Amino acid sequence: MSADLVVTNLRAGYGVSTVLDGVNLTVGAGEVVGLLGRNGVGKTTLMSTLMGWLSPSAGSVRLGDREIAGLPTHQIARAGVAIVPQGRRVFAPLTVENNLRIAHKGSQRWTIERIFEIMPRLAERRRNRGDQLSGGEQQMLAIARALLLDPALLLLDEPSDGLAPSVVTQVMEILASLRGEGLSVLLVEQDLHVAFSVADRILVMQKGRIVHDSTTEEFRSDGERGRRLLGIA
Ligand SMILES: Nc1ncnc2c1ncn2[C@@H]1O[C@H](COP(=O)(O)OP(=O)(O)OP(=O)(O)O)[C@@H](O)[C@H]1O
Repeated sequence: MSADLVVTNLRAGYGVSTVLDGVNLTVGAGEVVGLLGRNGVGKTTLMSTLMGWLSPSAGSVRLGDREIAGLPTHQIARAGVAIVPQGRRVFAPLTVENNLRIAHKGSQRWTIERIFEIMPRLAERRRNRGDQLSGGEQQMLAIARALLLDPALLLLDEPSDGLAPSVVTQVMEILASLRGEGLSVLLVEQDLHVAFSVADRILVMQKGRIVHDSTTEEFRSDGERGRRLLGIA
């Protein structure tokens, strides 16, 4: 199952403060899009709004032929959206295997056996509790749980955050392996190396709007503009 995401003029915020100030973006079916931007520009707020944790004040979010803006989270999830939130939430008192079992709703495509094939580290740790896992293992478990929901669109909020470089490489390899799966992915990432190696296309957000949209190749080849947009020039 895959579907394209089309976000048009999306506005959202907290109380009277507007954070998303008319976001326009698309993620094609099967495409991996990296979303970059400095701290505080609204990336996490966008993810929360797409998942229905925050209600938009205006705008449209279409997934395939469905309008999902403003729906409650459970309906957005049922429409095919899954999120790996910032801070990788897993159920601490449950074993890896039970964390996976409660996420699996019967998908034939994503089974627990298949998860263990692409993430052998989780297979080794299957009887360990969530809170006995390293940060990298918890991140893998959070990704695995989202995949078991068999989403059409996967939202990932800074999957490399706080992980040691060798673990980031492992998580990157897992994300790269999803590219052939026909899954649409929107990846918020501060680590350019991760975003460049995984994403087909790069978006940059500034002050609640998308100010750059190009292929990853184009973004990399005009490094100066990219650095300026990200405030690292
Ligand atoms: N729950 C909240 N209540 C009020 N304001 C918030 C809340 N969460 C975020 N904000 C504010 O919204 C703005 C955007 O924050 P957001 O977390 O979306 O940015 P971000 O681009 O994801 O940054 P980071 O990379 O630091 O996570 C910031 O000014 C932030 O202080």
